Amino acid sequence: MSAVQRERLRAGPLVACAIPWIVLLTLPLWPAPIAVPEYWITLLDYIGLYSIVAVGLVLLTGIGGMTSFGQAAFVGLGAYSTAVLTTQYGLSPWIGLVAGIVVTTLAAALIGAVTMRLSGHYLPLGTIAWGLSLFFLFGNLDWLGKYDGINGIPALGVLGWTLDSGRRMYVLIWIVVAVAMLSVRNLLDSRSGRAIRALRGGGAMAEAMGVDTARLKIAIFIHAAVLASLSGFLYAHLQRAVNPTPFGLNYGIQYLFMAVVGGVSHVGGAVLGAAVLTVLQDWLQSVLPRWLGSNGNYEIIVFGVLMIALLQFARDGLWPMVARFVERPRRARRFAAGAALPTRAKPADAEAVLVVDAIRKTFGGLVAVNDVSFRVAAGEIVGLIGPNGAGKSTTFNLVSGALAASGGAIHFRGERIDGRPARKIAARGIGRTFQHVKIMPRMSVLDNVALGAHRRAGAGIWRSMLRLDRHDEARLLAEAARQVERVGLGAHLDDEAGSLALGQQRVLEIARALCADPVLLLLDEPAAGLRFQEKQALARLLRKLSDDGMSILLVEHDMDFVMNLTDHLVVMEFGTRIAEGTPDEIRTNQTVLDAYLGGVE
Ligand SMILES: Nc1ncnc2c1ncn2[C@@H]1O[C@H](COP(=O)(O)OP(=O)(O)OP(=O)(O)O)[C@@H](O)[C@H]1O
Repeated sequence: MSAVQRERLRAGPLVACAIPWIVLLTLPLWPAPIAVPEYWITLLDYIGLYSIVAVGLVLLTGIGGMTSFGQAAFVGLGAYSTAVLTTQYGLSPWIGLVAGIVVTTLAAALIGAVTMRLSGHYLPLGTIAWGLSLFFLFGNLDWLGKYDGINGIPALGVLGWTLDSGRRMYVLIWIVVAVAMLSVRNLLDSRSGRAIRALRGGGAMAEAMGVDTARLKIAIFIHAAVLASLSGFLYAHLQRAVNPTPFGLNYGIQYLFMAVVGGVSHVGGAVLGAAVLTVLQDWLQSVLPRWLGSNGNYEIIVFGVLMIALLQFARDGLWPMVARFVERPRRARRFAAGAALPTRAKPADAEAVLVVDAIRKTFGGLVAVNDVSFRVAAGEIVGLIGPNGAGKSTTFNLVSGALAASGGAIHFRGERIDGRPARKIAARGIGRTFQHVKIMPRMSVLDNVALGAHRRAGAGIWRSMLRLDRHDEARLLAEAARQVERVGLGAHLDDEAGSLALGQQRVLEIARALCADPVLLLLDEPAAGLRFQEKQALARLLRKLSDDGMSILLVEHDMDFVMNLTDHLVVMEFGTRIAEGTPDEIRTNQTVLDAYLGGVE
């Protein structure tokens, strides 16, 4: 391929992406006879303003899995901040913009610290609660003009231009839409983006990969709130007046509708949803009274019916239907491998890596783990076995930090780790897999595995949004690719993780754990669901890892697999350790045969 051809190939997608934006941004400038009427420009202004809020919701709700009905209140914070400063203190709107961002950030940090801890239906209820509170605050404060609001907000001025009409505000609004979309796109295609996607499903997996989920949730909550606040700032200077109505719960619900209708997990869906709902609402408001012969909020009823139909027939929203025309097919990830990521110091031969000392866990009156002790040495493979309900998974979860112990102590490489959060334990060098596989099925195998290296590269949210993370990202992806090859999934690097067979998904989890450069691997039933050949391949892999000095603690029901693989076994029954020894010793141990193996054989 010639250099020119290569250049064309590279430029192709950029041009394809730039053309619609150039068309969109120049709409108000089109001359007669194709001049766009004022009505459509105004409608597009509002679609742009709503899109900015909906893009934030894609990040927060669609990707992060946190449903918010309260975004309209943040729009209000942005709008009122600039309204007060420009009309009551005569300050520049740009100071109003900065003030709006600061006020929104502080409010979102405070509200997020409380509500983002909630889960299930408590979270949406929490967002409704603060959405209502802020709405009534706007309507009751004298200095905000109560329900009459604030009038006489000045027009924005940019580079000597006064943006005193919808037509003049248009370009600024759509530039902000483009920047909002780009920031969220960049963020999602990064180390932080992988962590945000991993928040879905409760965050236990993300914590085990070293992600500080509480901090990350607040960070994306603030990001979504600041986008809403930007929309509010633009709204205030477009309308030149504010009152509480557009910042109430109804609008909060509409923003969520827009994101869901468009396709809540797609950035492009936010704009599509905002456009469809705004045009539809406008059209219904004009035609329904004529058709029905009376005035009323009939469009809300029609909306409700349409939403139910949409949720029934297109749960992913409208975006997937248009995506095939406007989105490029997913390309294989390409990265120039940089310097290898730093690795941690490995333990000396025979060092006791893990020391579990009389660990205990009670659930109410039930003693699930009863003063259990054992050790795992460097390079040793230890199996934790026992009948159902014996307390194996609970012990496993105590070591990984998913559960807090009720008594006893756990030391890892000489440091006490019981009572520490899972992410801190992961950071010290304990990697884990899950009994019920926890992967991100729509992401590639490579991206799934790269999540494991979350703690090994430092690019944060800001650098990711500004695309300054490419060097770190390349190193991280190169490491992930190395681990994918190591476990034998190299042929599936760019496949969707959800398309793999269950056995391969379990192996993917091992690669993800390896990506953290662990010293100890905790594997929860790694052979479950694997075929004979796959089990043999897995055993070879684990033996090889152990030869390289990796310590492995595994919970497993498959006795053949365990007996042929492990160096040492700990047998539990009713929460108590009933035996410990080599596989040969355990095979002939009468207590074990009576309690467990006898029943199996
Ligand atoms: N979160 C919990 N709350 C209350 N009881 C629990 C909880 N988790 C486990 N238990 C109980 O603790 C005991 C040990 O359970 P655990 O899951 O650790 O056993 P296990 O040996 O891993 O079993 P299996 O092989 O079936 O996975 C069981 O009686 C179980 O019902």
